[in-house]
Amino acid sequence: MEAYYKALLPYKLEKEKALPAIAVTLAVLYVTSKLISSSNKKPSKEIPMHKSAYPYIGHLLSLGKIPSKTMEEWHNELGPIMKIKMGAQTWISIDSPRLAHQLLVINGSKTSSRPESYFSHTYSIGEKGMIFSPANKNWKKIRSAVSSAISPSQINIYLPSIENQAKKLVDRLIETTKKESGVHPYTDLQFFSVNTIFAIAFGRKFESINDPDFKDLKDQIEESMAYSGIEYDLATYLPIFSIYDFFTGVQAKIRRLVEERRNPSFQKFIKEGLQRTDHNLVKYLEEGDFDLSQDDLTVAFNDIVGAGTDTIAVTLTWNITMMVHHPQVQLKAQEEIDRFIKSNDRLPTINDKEELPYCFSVIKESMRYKSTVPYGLPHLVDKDVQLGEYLIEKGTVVVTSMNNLQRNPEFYPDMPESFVPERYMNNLKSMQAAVNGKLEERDHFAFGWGRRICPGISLAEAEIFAGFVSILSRCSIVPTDKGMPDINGAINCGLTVLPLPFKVKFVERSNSLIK
Ligand code: HEM
Repeated sequence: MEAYYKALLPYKLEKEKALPAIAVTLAVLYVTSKLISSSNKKPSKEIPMHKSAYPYIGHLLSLGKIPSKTMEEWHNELGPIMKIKMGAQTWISIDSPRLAHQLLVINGSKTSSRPESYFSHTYSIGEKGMIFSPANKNWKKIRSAVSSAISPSQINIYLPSIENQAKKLVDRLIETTKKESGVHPYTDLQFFSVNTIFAIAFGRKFESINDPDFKDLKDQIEESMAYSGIEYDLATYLPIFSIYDFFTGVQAKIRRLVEERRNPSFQKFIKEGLQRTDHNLVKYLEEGDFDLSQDDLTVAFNDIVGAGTDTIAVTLTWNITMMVHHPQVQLKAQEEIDRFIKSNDRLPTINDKEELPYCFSVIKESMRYKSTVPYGLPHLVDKDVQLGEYLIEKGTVVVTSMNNLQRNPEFYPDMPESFVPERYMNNLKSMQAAVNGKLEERDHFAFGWGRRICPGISLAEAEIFAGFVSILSRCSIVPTDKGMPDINGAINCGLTVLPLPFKVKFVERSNSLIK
């Protein structure tokens, strides 16, 4: 043993001599690197943060029942950019169109990932996850296939089917109004949007709102929307909850939803779609040059149905509440629709929007005035970005406060707090063209930003237009004797917000030109 120590001694002494030298070198390197990094980085201003943060959990408890609403209030206090501590994650929220454009569009190459969440990862099939998921290495490929499948030229093929579903929607709304004292239209609108997407995607439809398969799918979609919201995803923000959640809570529910219900349902719908003889999106994607595996197809259709049904139903629900509050707007829209029917002997489609500037403006204004997805979908910053005087660090999650953005007085100078459809009479571009144009030419921000902008815009526009003109061509929407829908409150549904429960009447017009 002694010999052993003796043998080591020279090295030990060598090491002892070397230690101060290493320490000095490290100190010099540290100071130099600090100097270099501080000379590279512009001095950055502290992003303001609301005072209601608690240690460890941050703002999670302060965001309240409707986080998007609380964020709007904090912005009014703190300005256009603010930091939110979501437990272990740092978020920033933006309510200025210019700042959001600069960060998410101009710097889109650094800000277009999605943050991790337990729900998006559980979408995983094999090694992949949904388009939203950071785990999905194929997101660009799947997104490009989905965008091609629901491009305007594809949608033209499906316009008669959309119109047919819209007609059935109005039949149901009128029938229920006759039987009951009023209708809450949301479930009918979900049925409309689900059947529209299912006809397009798989060439199939559900027979009635009471069809057990429809009810199960509706539950799945609503659960998915809820799990995508903040309050269901505590383990993502507070890792300490992971074990508890794994055995008892949300993670178990999410796993059951995805593995036992959603994936098997979608695999069945895809198989059925492939066996049909008529054109549908499954066949378009399978037969086209998209190089999608069966797993990719399941992810793509999960997303099309998940992102493209409730959003439409919620948007039309808000639109209906606005129409009840503005009977003179309804009347003007009805006159425009009637004029079109008189000269064309048919209902207009989205391709006729130039001849219905007022109706198209009402649709845009309703989407501006009431946000469907009020803080958008979170983006993840994967490289530091200097945003004016602020440094947005890698790893930050970015959300946008849509209601505030869409009432920004610089962009909406004419009474931004009021419902004024006329503001759009000079911006009748399709919503797809408006998002692709300059920032100043955007109509609203409801479809998000940059490389992750909603790929379903043209389909959304066609469906909302069909629903709107079909309803107003045959009905007037009026309040029940219980009064007007409350348009100031809202129910948080995770990613979307709905108006508080209400009932209205869809009264058949005696002068309707549609028989
Ligand atoms: C009024 C209706 C709709 C609204 C308000 C809406 C809104 C949005 C928003 C805000 C995003 C996130 C954008 C971003 O990250 O910046 C998004 C993403 C998405 N939307 Fe829509 N959407 C609607 C309809 C649709 C429809 C009809 C479809 C398809 C059939 C669809 C499919 C998708 C998909 C797949 C994504 C994810 C894109 C990605 O992560 O790359 N959406 N939508």
